[in-house]
Amino acid sequence: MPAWWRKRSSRSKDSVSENGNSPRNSAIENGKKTWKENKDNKAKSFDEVSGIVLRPKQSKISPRNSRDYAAIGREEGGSSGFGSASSLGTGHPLPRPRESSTDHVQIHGIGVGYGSGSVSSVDSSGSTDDHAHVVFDQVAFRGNGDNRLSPQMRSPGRGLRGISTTTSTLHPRFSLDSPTGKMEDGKSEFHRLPLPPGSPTSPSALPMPRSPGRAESLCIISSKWRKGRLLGRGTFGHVYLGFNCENGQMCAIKEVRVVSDDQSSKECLKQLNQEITLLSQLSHVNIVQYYGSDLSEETLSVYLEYVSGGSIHKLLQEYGPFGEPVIQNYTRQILSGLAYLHGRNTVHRDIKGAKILVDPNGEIKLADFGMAKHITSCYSMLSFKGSPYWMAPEVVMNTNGYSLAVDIWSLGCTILEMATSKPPWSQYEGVAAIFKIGNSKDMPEIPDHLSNDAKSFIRLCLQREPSARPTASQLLGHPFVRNQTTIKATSANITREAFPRAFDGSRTPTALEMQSSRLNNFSFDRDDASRLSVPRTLLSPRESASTIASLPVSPSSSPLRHYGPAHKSCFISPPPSSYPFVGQSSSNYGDHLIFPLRPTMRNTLDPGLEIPQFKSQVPVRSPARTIL
Ligand SMILES: Nc1ncnc2c1ncn2[C@@H]1O[C@H](COP(=O)(O)OP(=O)(O)OP(=O)(O)O)[C@@H](O)[C@H]1O
Repeated sequence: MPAWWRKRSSRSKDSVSENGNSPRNSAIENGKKTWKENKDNKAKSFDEVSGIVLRPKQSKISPRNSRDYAAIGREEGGSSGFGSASSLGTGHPLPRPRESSTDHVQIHGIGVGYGSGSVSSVDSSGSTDDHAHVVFDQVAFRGNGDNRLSPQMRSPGRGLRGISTTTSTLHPRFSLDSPTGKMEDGKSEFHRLPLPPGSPTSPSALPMPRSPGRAESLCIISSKWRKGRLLGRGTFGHVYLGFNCENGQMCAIKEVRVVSDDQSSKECLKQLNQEITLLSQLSHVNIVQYYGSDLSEETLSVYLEYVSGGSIHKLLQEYGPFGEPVIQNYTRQILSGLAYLHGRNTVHRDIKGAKILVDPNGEIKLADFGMAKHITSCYSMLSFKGSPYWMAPEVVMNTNGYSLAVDIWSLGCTILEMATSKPPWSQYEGVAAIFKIGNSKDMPEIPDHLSNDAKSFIRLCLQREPSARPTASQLLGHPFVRNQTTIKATSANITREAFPRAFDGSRTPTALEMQSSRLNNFSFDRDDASRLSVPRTLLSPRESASTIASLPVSPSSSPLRHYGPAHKSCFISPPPSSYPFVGQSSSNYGDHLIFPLRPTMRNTLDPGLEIPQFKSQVPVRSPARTIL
């Protein structure tokens, strides 16, 4: 049992007794009673640690109470602030520990009630404070990772234990009551434990029984997965092949140890939590499908679609640079995934060959959303994340925040990677590369053998001014990736993919969405990328935002006023392992200076301090607010 867990668990116990007269309601009281009865129960307060969102199945909190607590939640942390997913009202889907199966708790996602904001975030400071919002039957509470729990936080943690009747090792958004895969509020999809898509016994094919035994049956399903061979190692853990001994299906199991009571463990959980939150909301053919997650005493397992072909990076290492038709094909699919992602105001932030998987049919799957982040409506992101060689200048400089356009830059870099087997700027050492990206007007070299269309496409992506870069949807109309005969259908489909709610008939698309979808059809000039700039009158939401971002704002309204350099984080992904570090060989796609601590590399750096020479040479721009 993790030491921190025990600590938190006992503190939680104390805190409940302190709140015996909590105004919560009878449900809480019932919960306390049950807690006493079950005090030997070893269930851990994972919710308090990682910000899991709990929603008792049968608690009866009056609407009045709900409103009150929601207000508290909003006041205390409803806007969880910078770097959170609060705008989406999404919660933390980390599952409860497997051992909590004796716990009578039903876990749901946050946001079902008041959408009070994110539960935790990998905040810009890299701080380990978890800002936990707990939804208790539409009641939002806030706690934090340092255990200074508010009264609102204490009670539900205890009360929940005795309240409801089912236990799930499933993803918390999973609703055992809904055979349709929707939450009861009809808003959120749940995520059953991993069954591969298309499986005859997959949740989509088989409505779950609504009998009292369904939780057990799900556990049985879960236990059918056997961990197989190691597929690869990432920053936070290992990825194994999963085999379903019942139906022969496979999945990828990303396994992370959560045993130690240390900073990196918490950080790791937060990062994974972020990845899970995002993944659980996504469903697209070009994005690795999330199946579910499972928390045991020592490990968190995330079940994902298995993509057997490996990453683009790996293919490049094995087979060398791709021919242009392959690059075109892959690029179109990456764009399709990005258009979908960006349509949800989510930026991947780490697009590069190592994060893009390929299945045996050549189908592309964007993977690893540990770096991805929703962009809140008010703030652009100021944190400093990504892989340096694929980083957009605005990310490197980190002056005004950045937005979806960073993925477009990284896509341009990835195309160069596919064409040459090397990342752009690879002739420079890490810091020098960052200097080149952030503080020069230089462009990476574009191989001569590429077609004019390819060159034009790459130049469009690699425009230093983010607002000048076309959106993913727009780029799908570029001749380099456009299928001339199916352009019309493609464009319409892409628009639907990017704005599914806008085009599924459930609501009328907004003017901005329609404007954006019209932009999908704007024509590209084949010959001159510089003439392809998007007319200002046809700005998509992102471009509009960028325009706003370019306007100086007063310091008092600047996010930087609240999130100064100390709050910027600098989580730089290392280059793939096959890109040697400086000093290891003549190739130097990495640099110890900028990849100091990995896998425990969660290093909070102020890019301004880290690379001060850049700052002094860059025109000082007023901090601005990006509104998307
Ligand atoms: N869904 C999957 N299907 C097949 N293999 C996978 C899948 N996900 C990951 N892998 C393999 O496992 C390896 C590790 O993946 P993981 O996402 O943990 O780390 P990463 O992509 O190397 O990035 P990071 O270190 O930043 O987390 C990948 O390089 C890939 O080879």
